[in-house]
Amino acid sequence: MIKTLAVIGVGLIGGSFSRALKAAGAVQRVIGFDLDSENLTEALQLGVVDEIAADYASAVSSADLVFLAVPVRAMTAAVAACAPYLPAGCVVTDGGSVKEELVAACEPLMPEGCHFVGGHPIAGTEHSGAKASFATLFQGRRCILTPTSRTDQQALELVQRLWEAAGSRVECMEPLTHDRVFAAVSHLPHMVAYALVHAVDRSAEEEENILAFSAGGFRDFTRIASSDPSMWRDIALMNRLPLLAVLDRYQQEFAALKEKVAVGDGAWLENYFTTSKRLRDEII
Ligand SMILES: NC(=O)c1ccc[n+]([C@@H]2O[C@H](COP(=O)([O-])OP(=O)(O)OC[C@H]3O[C@@H](n4cnc5c(N)ncnc54)[C@H](O)[C@@H]3O)[C@@H](O)[C@H]2O)c1
Ligand SMILES: O=C(O)C(=O)C[C@]1(C(=O)O)C=C[C@@H](O)C=C1
Repeated sequence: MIKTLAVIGVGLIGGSFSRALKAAGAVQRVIGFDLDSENLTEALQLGVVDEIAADYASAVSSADLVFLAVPVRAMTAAVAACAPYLPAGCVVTDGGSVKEELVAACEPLMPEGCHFVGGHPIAGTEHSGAKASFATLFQGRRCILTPTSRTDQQALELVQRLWEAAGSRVECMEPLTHDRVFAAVSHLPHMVAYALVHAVDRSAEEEENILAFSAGGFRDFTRIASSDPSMWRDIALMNRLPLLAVLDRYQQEFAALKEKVAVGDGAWLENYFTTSKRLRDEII
């Protein structure tokens, strides 16, 4: 499908995209570049990429497609650093978790004849780095592409075909719609998980080492609080307004729940939990 893929940021997502396309026979050669040289060397040793580059220029100068998978607030500067070295016809795409600001900043950076397509695979784990990457991460998972009026149709089709080769179901969304949807179903749960760990830890001021007693419920709920802190700092800052809107809604729900516990309204609580169970069971 393509001859040379450059992956900028060879971590969980960049590494898994490379592995998936290599496994599907959709790419001949993958060149990786990462600011963390230890991670980059490990990516080469593990066969995640075929070659490693010393800088952005040598990573992208022979690429048909560039895939950026760095933290969202580093993305625009990384695209700008690659832009002067992109060969004519090159397609640039990303896997960042926030889209509107990023797509608006990256599209105008493309030199004549090169095209940017915003993307976001809806798959991940709480682990980071090339060593955490695996070829089947995107199998059966959604990938959202966020074309705009400036998007080149052929570039969009190429990126769609590559995600399909990686095993994903591709859907297109407006960048702002994307940010609102994922503020609710992805970014809010991460904020709640991070806060829950703090809340329980603070109860430990009264009881010795309370976290050590945690079992399935706490562990299932807070798995995602083990995710990379700098990645989630970037997502919270870049998707600030949509995230604040869902944090407000969450606070309202939580205040209502607290009130009903306080007054001992069992019927309300049972009804509330029944609705939650039905809604969650429907998506599993
Ligand atoms: N982890 C997830 O569940 C998940 C899911 C979907 C999308 N994403 C998005 O994918 C992107 C990457 O996330 P990840 O989980 O693979 O993180 P990761 O930490 O595993 O990998 C990111 C890599 O980028 C490198 N890097 C950072 N800044 C760089 C720069 N300026 N130039 C080159 N390399 C740089 C880091 O050294 C690191 O190796 C993020 O934008 C994230 O929002 C993550
Ligand atoms: O399963 C996980 O560990 C994830 O957090 C993956 C997850 C999510 O579902 O919220 C996290 C961030 C992404 O941008 C996409 C997917």
